[in-house]
Amino acid sequence: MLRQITLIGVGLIGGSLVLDLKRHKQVQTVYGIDLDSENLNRALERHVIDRAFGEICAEAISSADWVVVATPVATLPSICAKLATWLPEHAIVSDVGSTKVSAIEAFRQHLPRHFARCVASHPIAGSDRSGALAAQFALYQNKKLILCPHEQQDSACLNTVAKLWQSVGAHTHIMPADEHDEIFAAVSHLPHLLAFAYVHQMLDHPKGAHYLDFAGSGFRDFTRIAASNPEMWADIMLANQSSMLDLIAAQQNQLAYLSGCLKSGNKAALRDYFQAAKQIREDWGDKQ
Ligand SMILES: NC(=O)c1ccc[n+]([C@@H]2O[C@H](COP(=O)([O-])OP(=O)(O)OC[C@H]3O[C@@H](n4cnc5c(N)ncnc54)[C@H](O)[C@@H]3O)[C@@H](O)[C@H]2O)c1
Ligand SMILES: O=C(O)C(=O)C[C@]1(C(=O)O)C=C[C@@H](O)C=C1
Repeated sequence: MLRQITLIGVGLIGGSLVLDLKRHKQVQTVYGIDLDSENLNRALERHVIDRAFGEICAEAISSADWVVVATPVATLPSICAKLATWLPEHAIVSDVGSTKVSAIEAFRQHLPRHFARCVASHPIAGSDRSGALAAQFALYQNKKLILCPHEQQDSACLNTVAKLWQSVGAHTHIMPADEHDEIFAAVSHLPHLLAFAYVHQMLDHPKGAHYLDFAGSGFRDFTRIAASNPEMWADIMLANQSSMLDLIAAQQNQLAYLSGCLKSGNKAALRDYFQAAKQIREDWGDKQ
């Protein structure tokens, strides 16, 4: 059992992790650091954390066995820089961010002496909700957890982090950070970008607000993720910029093809296109 975890960013992802680690008796005490004092109060009330700090300081860090950073990805470099002063030698540092090349670069640059003990990880679970109130038990049960070891990785630290995630029900997978970022650009970041873009189309439409009064479950299902945390998603898109630009160009080709089919009234082409997509989506659903 770990004696102390310090969680930086007490929100949906980090809060859900520590709730389950406590429940499964993997940790004795959790210290939480967050910029939002109201959020820290809610986290204390809900027993997500045992002590709260408004900033990174010696008291919060110097006795930690595992420091988990669960803030928007662009904050990781400055957080690592602040951590460096107080991090005990034996501590492991992890992040949970949605982009992994950027995480490893932050560790390498700002925690050079501790780099081997920094483990980049990413749970493939979450929602459009944010903050300590959104933290929930069993979020990671039967969900994937990606670990991206780097070239100086301490394998014992990697194993420890893998075991901790497994203890909350996650299935761990290992892959290089660049492969991770390419995959999640396609299956996570692009869908979010398209959901935001589609909702914007309604926003920009002169009668969009009126139309939305009549939106049903198709709109609800397609746009749920457009209600996600804007700060977090702006960071993710920028950290995965070149993959996103490639994917936007590829999406424009798809839309151009559909335009062509519509202009020429080509029903067979449209039906075949929809059928192929339906098949892929159904096969994916069967495998979940
Ligand atoms: N939401 C998801 O579905 C999901 C899934 C997997 C991974 N992630 C990743 O997990 C991380 C956290 O996401 P979340 O959904 O838990 O967000 P969240 O908004 O629920 O929680 C983030 C918390 O970090 C705090 N914070 C922000 N900047 C900070 C700073 N500099 N120092 C201390 N605290 C700070 C915020 O006040 C907030 O309470 C992100 O990097 C995201 O990419 C999110
Ligand atoms: O369920 C959601 O709302 C999510 O967006 C979760 C989701 C995803 O795209 O699947 C979002 C970002 C992550 O990094 C991992 C998971």
